[in-house]
Amino acid sequence: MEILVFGAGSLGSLVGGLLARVHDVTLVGRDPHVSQVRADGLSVTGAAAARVAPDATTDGEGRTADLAVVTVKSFDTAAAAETLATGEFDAVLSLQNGLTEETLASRLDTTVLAGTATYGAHLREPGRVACTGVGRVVLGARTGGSDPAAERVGKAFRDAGLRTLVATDMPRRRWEKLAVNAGINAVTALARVENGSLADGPAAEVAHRAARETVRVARAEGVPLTYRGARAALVEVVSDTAENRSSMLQDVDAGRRTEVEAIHGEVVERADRHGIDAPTNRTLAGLLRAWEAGRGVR
Ligand SMILES: NC(=O)C1=CN([C@@H]2O[C@H](COP(=O)(O)OP(=O)(O)OC[C@H]3O[C@@H](n4cnc5c(N)ncnc54)[C@H](O)[C@@H]3O)[C@@H](O)[C@H]2O)C=CC1
Ligand SMILES: CC(C)(CO)C(=O)C(=O)O
Repeated sequence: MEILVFGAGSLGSLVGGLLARVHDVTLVGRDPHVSQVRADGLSVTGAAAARVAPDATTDGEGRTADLAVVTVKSFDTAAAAETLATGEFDAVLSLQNGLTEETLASRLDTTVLAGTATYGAHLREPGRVACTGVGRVVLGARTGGSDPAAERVGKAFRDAGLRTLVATDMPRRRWEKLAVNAGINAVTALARVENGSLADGPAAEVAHRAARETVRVARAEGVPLTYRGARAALVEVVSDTAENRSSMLQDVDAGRRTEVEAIHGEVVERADRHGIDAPTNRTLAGLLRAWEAGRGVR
């Protein structure tokens, strides 16, 4: 399969690197990473390993491929969609956190599949990405049900050795992932701890409260998510990615803008709309916004 990975940072480089073991992959990213991959290939180390030589470019305009996998940060989704719209793809799959598929679908004239990823990834240096936890990719039709495009993409991912499930209940799974991220991301970023620190203790309690609020909002949106299910997912991801510094902690470490709005901001906004209390997410969002404002990255 010809696959374009749009947003070759941590997750995009990991997924793109693993896919490049059997598929024809092009990474769209930024320098110096792109130049390094072009000069010397991409090395994937850690829990999954590969040494591959995908194409790499900083120019995503006018590309064609069977599939585009979107792995930019949520706040770059609209710009990514505009660039992707200049090309041609049979399907576009988001593996981002947050509910970004709507933004892609409203701007693209092709099948947009929903996806979630619980692999842990960290771009250690240009040309080298670490897999810090083998999780799972789950993908399927954005609004639920089955879709032949999802089956093709799922097979392509599995052929490349990625743990992948094709699901018919993506609306529920996207919300379950949002609950997991609401539990893990801000807590690890603010407490400066790896995901495994949320297995028990004071941070775990905050994480479970944030996830529980997200479940309440999901249910108000008509999504059949149970707290029991979300709790089990949170516990599983914490364990599978215990060594990982979450994507939000990586942003804080690097002094970069975070996805606070797409995760905790989204939960609070929708909670307000439904007249639901979401004090833990509100507090976490407020603290991260304050941190971003102090760093001048808001
Ligand atoms: N890192 C992780 O372990 C995981 C990340 N995620 C989600 O995946 C998404 C990506 O996260 P990360 O990989 O950590 O972020 P990242 O910041 O490492 O990677 C995003 C990359 O996209 C590039 N980019 C953005 N716009 C671009 C453009 N127009 N042209 C070329 N390159 C462009 C950026 O330069 C950056 O390198 C986020 O939504 C995150 O929440 C989900 C699961 C795990
Ligand atoms: C799966 C998890 C929690 C891995 O850290 C993630 O989605 C992230 O870091 O954003």
